[in-house]
Amino acid sequence: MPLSIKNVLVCDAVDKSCVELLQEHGINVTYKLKLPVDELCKEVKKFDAAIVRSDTKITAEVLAAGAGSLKVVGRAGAGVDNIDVPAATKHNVVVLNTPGGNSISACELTCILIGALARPVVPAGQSMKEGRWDRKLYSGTELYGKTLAILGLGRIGREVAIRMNAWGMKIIGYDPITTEAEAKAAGIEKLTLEEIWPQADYITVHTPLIPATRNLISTETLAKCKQGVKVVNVARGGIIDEQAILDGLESGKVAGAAFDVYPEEPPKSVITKALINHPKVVATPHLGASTAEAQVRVAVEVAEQFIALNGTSPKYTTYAGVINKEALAHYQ
Ligand SMILES: O=C(O)[C@H](O)COP(=O)(O)O
Repeated sequence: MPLSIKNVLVCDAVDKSCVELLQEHGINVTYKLKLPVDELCKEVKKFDAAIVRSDTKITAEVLAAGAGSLKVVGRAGAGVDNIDVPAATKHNVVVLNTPGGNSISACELTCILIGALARPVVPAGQSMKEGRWDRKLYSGTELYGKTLAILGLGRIGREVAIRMNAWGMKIIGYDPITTEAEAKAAGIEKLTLEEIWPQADYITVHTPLIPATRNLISTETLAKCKQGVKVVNVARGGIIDEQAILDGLESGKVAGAAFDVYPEEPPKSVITKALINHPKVVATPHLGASTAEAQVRVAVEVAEQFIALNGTSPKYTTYAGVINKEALAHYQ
């Protein structure tokens, strides 16, 4: 049975370049953002495909509701943790993402947050808006000569290494798959986690959230770190144990933390809110991929893969972001 995508439901704020490209190829697009789950279940029955970012959750319930009509879910971004991939496979729904489209933006936000932990630009800027001139309060530290540990040496981790190397930081890193030679090519000395903890002045995480990475930075691992370590999470909420960071900030073990992602988004828990409000924390609302360039890139990449799946244009032939090849096999 050929895979034919004629009607697409866009569920999150995806750049219009996606819609334009799909429409140029005869595919109808409907925008329905932030639908409550019951309405989403009703809507998916009417479409061949849906496009999401991280806001809309494509759960087993949604996929069961769309069974028989929904054939593809496109993720305009990297993480597919908001899509129940096993349930999608069960219902022959192809899940695809745009793996590299927003890496540079996520990397750049990480570097900016590392900088914001070294130099208190966020509170100093706020003090100016409040009419104060407190030069002594907002002194910082140099990044030059400090050691940055990168946990997870995929696309984003390696790009962070290249940039922070240029600032004179020593870069060490851990990844179970990346080879020493690949790490070295990005200026990273690959070490074991046990070697990393006592050396790092800054730690930034760039892994997916999986059982092996949940609470990778915890009370136990922080105990092995330097006094005054600083941590950054632009990857996924849950990789860093928020309570451990709050405790570390109080004891002085942790000198600063920057978070762009949270276990629940938008955050509701008392712990996350305490963290966001802590004076030594810089918090942003999941902005890693929120740049004009990244959003155009991921939007176009999703559309190109949909057109490639339809097989209607010789110009678009790759759908390399397909996650569940088993579901794709159903249509080939
Ligand atoms: O997984 C991703 O691609 C990033 O976390 C970005 O998510 P977003 O598309 O919801 O901004």
